[in-house]
Amino acid sequence: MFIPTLERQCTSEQREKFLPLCYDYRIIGTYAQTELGHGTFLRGLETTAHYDPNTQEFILNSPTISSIKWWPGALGKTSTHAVVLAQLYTLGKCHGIHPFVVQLRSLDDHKPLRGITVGDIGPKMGFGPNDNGYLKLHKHRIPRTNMLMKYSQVSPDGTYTKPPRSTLTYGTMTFVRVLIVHGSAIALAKASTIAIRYSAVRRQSELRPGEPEPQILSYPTQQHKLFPLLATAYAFHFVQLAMMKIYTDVNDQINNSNFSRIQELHALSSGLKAFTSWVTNAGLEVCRMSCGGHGYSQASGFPRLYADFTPSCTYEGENTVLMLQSARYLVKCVRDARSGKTLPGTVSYLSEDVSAVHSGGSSGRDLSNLDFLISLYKQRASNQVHFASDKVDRGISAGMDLVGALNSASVHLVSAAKAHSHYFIAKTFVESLKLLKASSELQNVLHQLASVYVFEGIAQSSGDFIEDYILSGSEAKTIRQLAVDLLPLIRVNAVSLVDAFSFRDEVLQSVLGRYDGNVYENLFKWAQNSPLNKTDVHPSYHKYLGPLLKRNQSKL
Ligand SMILES: CC/C=C\C/C=C\C/C=C\C/C=C\C/C=C\C/C=C\CCCCC(=O)SCCNC(=O)CCNC(=O)[C@H](O)C(C)(C)COP(=O)(O)OP(=O)(O)OC[C@H]1O[C@@H](n2cnc3c(N)ncnc32)[C@H](O)[C@@H]1OP(=O)(O)O
Ligand SMILES: Cc1cc2nc3c(=O)[nH]c(=O)nc-3n(C[C@H](O)[C@H](O)[C@H](O)COP(=O)(O)OP(=O)(O)OC[C@H]3O[C@@H](n4cnc5c(N)ncnc54)[C@H](O)[C@@H]3O)c2cc1C
Repeated sequence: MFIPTLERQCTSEQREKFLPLCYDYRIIGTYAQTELGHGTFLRGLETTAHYDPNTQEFILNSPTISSIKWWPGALGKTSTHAVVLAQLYTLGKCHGIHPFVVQLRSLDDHKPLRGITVGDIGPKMGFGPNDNGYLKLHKHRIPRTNMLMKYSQVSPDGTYTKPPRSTLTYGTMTFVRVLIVHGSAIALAKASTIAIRYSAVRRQSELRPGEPEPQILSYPTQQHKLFPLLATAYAFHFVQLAMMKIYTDVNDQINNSNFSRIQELHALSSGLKAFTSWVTNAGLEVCRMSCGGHGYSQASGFPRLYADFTPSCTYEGENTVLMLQSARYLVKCVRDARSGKTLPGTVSYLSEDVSAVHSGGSSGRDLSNLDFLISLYKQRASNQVHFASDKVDRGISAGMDLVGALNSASVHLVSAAKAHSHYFIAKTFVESLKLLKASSELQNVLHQLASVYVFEGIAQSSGDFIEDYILSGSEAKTIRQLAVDLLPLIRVNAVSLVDAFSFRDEVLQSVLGRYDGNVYENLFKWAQNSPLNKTDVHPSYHKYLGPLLKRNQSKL
């Protein structure tokens, strides 16, 4: 995050000064924004940067215990520099959060500089090798030119020039949220690879006396656990491509001072980061548990994969907060649509009349047609967004202010943002396959994946579709069955579909997911390397177990 921030927030002179040092690994930096007391509420950050016109320096301080920077990756022991987000004060006025480059450690002996107290925050659930750290600043001075001044400036006499948009400071977070969508796709693809390969190797139970034990991948319940997740990994792959394209386009516009789509990008990246990381987080556990006891072994790769992925739901914007950010924009779009304004691409459906036609019993509608089903996802999203928006309006009519009305409707706002993200993902998956140049055989296999993703997505949220009369109960049941009927067809290509992710064994780090499927021999070999097996009799025997046993044996 250090380098992307410099690339996005530096003037050209600052780029020339800082970026070569980063690219050549002459300095190593981190992004120090979160504090002990604040991670989400950025306007509440307490670190201060007071401008001293006499020396043309900023004086940085951590004025309270809660203002100590806390969590930044590699801050504890590795980074020589940091981008520090601090409240800017100049000529007696506070101008809000701004980014400053701060050197933390000497480039000669790596010792912390004067006014800098840094250290590691201690063991975490995962990311063991990463020294997430703390930073306490005490009257630490930096040159005026260390404030990143692409968008806002402080002149030598202390005069402040404000940015065209205050939220341009938040650009790096948007970029990383887009990466996290990619990270979700990768993590779910890894977990699917491990679970499906192992399920092809593992044989268990005797269905009928005398018959060989079947591969557990042959059980419909195992397929129902894993194949929708496999399809989701493919869906997220195409979504991250689409998300990155939108990000790149909007970022190019921003670089040309066109800020018209910055809100749409913030809303979409926030919703997709939250949606994909939540779904992946839950999916990793389903994959682990589908591997039985061996899934719980470190040898499986799942414990580390989960422990390292799960903070994706928290960092770079806690998921609930980001869903609320997305929903806040959607509510604004409903208002704009109602006042006749044209809405941008990813939200234009909110101005369409997608009112559901009650399907009744036998609707005769083609429930296996993906384009038709995507229109139902659209209906669901539109209904949820309009419902939440109306709830906000009712709150205001009841005398609440906008903040109060948004807060009171927040549970429904999160549901609306989830439905919006889900519609975007399902639509993008189906549309991406139409554009894919692939053999008819491959198209057929990918269509099966898109179908099971779309069917299962409705099955798992059928309440939304039934409550709004988008589907009847019997139609929902039919779609649920369509998903189950696809499973044996996907079974045929399941191992090939995970092999297609092409994870090398060294990257997958899983004995269960080995490409050669030679699991048992390698599990036994892996166990031999356990530290506890260095000696046949563990030293602790002589200190504890031996004396205990001998003492009790003498009583026999
Ligand atoms: C470099 C790698 C290259 C290649 C990698 C290749 C492939 C990737 C594959 C795998 C990678 C794996 C993983 C992903 C990669 C990296 C992940 C690893 C590590 C990540 C470490 C995490 C680091 C951090 O956590 S940094 C700290 C993150 N902190 C946050 O996100 C804070 C969250 N909180 C907020 O953002 C705030 O709540 C808020 C700013 C959203 C709201 O603040 P506030 O209370 O002020 O109020 P509002 O009134 O709601 O908002 C004010 C208005 O501002 C608008 N807004 C807010 N944010 C933005 C934004 N970002 N952009 C645009 N606009 C924004 C908001 O909409 C309001 O506008 P309005 O018009 O007034 O409504
Ligand atoms: C592994 C890891 C790496 C990290 N790396 C970095 C880094 O490199 N740099 C950095 O600056 N930070 C980093 N962070 C910090 C991270 O960005 C914050 O933890 C994150 O932004 C969440 O903020 P918080 O911890 O204050 O959670 P909080 O906001 O306190 O969240 C706690 C709960 O409060 C709820 N909540 C908060 N606000 C609202 C609201 N307005 N409405 C409804 N509910 C709300 C949340 O939904 C959540 O359930 C990292 C964190 C982790 C775990």
